[in-house]
Amino acid sequence: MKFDKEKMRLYAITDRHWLNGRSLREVVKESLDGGVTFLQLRDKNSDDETFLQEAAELQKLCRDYKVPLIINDNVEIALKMNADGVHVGQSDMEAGAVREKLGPDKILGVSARTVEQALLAQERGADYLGVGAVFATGSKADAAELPHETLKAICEAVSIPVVAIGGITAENISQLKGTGICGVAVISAIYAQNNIKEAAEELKEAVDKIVL
Ligand SMILES: Cc1ncc(COP(=O)(O)OP(=O)(O)O)c(N)n1
Ligand SMILES: Cc1ncsc1CCOP(=O)(O)O
Repeated sequence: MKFDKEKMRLYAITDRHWLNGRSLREVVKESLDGGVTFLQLRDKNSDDETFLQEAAELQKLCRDYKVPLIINDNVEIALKMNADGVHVGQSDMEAGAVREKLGPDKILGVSARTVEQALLAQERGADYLGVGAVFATGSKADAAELPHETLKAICEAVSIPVVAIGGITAENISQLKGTGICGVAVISAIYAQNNIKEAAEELKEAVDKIVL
């Protein structure tokens, strides 16, 4: 195993939208101080140079905290900077092709909304799955809500860790108990909060109560 599944408990995904004058490094550091266990750099708007710069900064930080850094979508950049892994969706490069490019040692995360997609991703070399949106979210325009029964069916069908994503907060997280998830992936429940460290601490405590 490339990572302990406990590392998937609190998976934070960056979003420059909430920076409000702060640096990405600053807000990510606060979240790591609050207990984030996995990090994804997701930045759909910056050019490659800016992306690489922020990725390099976060890589140093994540190494200090022994937290894996995953790059959203961009396999070439992940390889160039020797990131810990990549997360791709169903409309991005196909999982098997990403695995071929990444080699066997890097972490590959894949989004899935059906048992079929989940099984195929697992077969093609995914190390974990991101499944959602499990609640309504304002952070991704095209993220339709997915029934919790489907999340549970996916968790039961695969042997790799599954994280739930989409609209998860410290208040609603208990509704995911019993689904079989290893953790939760969040943007706004951490990065849209005034006190990022406290928000991460609260979520970490809440997720620790619902996963085995
Ligand atoms: C952990 C995790 N799960 C799901 C997603 C969504 O990925 P994708 O479907 O590719 O959508 P975008 O993030 O590219 O908008 C994710 N990023 N992380
Ligand atoms: C990237 C993504 N994929 C499915 S929902 C989502 C957004 C998650 O953001 P939030 O935690 O703010 O709902």
